[in-house]
Amino acid sequence: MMKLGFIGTGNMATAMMGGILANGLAKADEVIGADPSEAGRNRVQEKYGIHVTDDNKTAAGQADILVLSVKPQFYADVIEGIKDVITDRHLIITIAPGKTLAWVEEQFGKPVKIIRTMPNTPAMVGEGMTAVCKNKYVTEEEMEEALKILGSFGKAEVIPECLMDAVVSVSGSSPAYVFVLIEAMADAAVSGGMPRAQAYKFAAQAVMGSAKMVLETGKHPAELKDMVCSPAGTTIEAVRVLEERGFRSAVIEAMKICEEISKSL
Ligand SMILES: NC(=O)C1=CN([C@@H]2O[C@H](COP(=O)(O)OP(=O)(O)OC[C@H]3O[C@@H](n4cnc5c(N)ncnc54)[C@H](OP(=O)(O)O)[C@@H]3O)[C@@H](O)[C@H]2O)C=CC1
Ligand SMILES: O=C(O)[C@@H]1CCC=N1
Repeated sequence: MMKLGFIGTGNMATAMMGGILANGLAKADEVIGADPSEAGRNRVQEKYGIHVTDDNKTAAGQADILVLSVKPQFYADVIEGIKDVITDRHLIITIAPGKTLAWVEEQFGKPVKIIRTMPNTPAMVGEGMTAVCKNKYVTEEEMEEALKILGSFGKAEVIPECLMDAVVSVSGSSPAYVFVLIEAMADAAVSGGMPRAQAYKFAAQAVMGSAKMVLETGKHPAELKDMVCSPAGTTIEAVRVLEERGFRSAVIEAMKICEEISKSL
């Protein structure tokens, strides 16, 4: 059985581990997480019963598949610290924005199997969306294995590497915009008299249902919008105000900045 390692046991690693363990793609005993933070280590150990260490090299040495789940700013140092124990047995999975396959390979300074991904936090509830691409050393069989693992916490799809920065914007970071939208919708409902907890539930369920309609009906989002807008009704007036306030362009401009920052990391 393959051993799975995580360098960094923060938000994203925790989310990924949850799906992997729940779907039996690895047993807790076959997973090791390294993190300098004791609180971080304790959290995943208590939650999942996996092995933990404060030494990245130990985790890297034991793992066959190794996820680099630290912030992009730490990538260079982390790779420098583990590269001596990385062999052709290892499959490295990256999850950081901006870090290209070529850049990661250069940091290792030798041929290394690398799969570059961009997951998102809905992985925590099994509804992640992960984009995946690989370098030339990864075989199709290894890619299939990685897709099984990445698919255990949501959807995983192979994309050309040139789309990765757009992916950061459309699915990596986008849960944050949606949470802002849900919070704003709930604020309005509270202002209309609804208790706050109930307002979050109504707003979130409406967002989830709308997303499901896009995914399951195959209809254009504009057609689905038109189905909600009755003539002289309530919705079209709300849409009018959103357009007047630049809702669409605010979303697009925010996402373009997100993409630019990703490219610059
Ligand atoms: N959160 C998200 O929505 C998404 C994040 N990502 C990417 O995933 C990666 C991890 O992000 P996220 O989980 O949110 O970040 P977190 O800060 O939650 O987790 C990172 C963990 O790594 C630890 N750490 C710091 N330095 C080292 C080191 N040298 N060796 C080992 N561990 C270290 C941190 O400890 P300490 O806290 O003590 O510094 C922390 O526990 C980033 O590259 C991010 O861009 C990708 C998609 C979505
Ligand atoms: O904000 C970030 O940089 C990371 C990448 C995608 C989501 N969170």
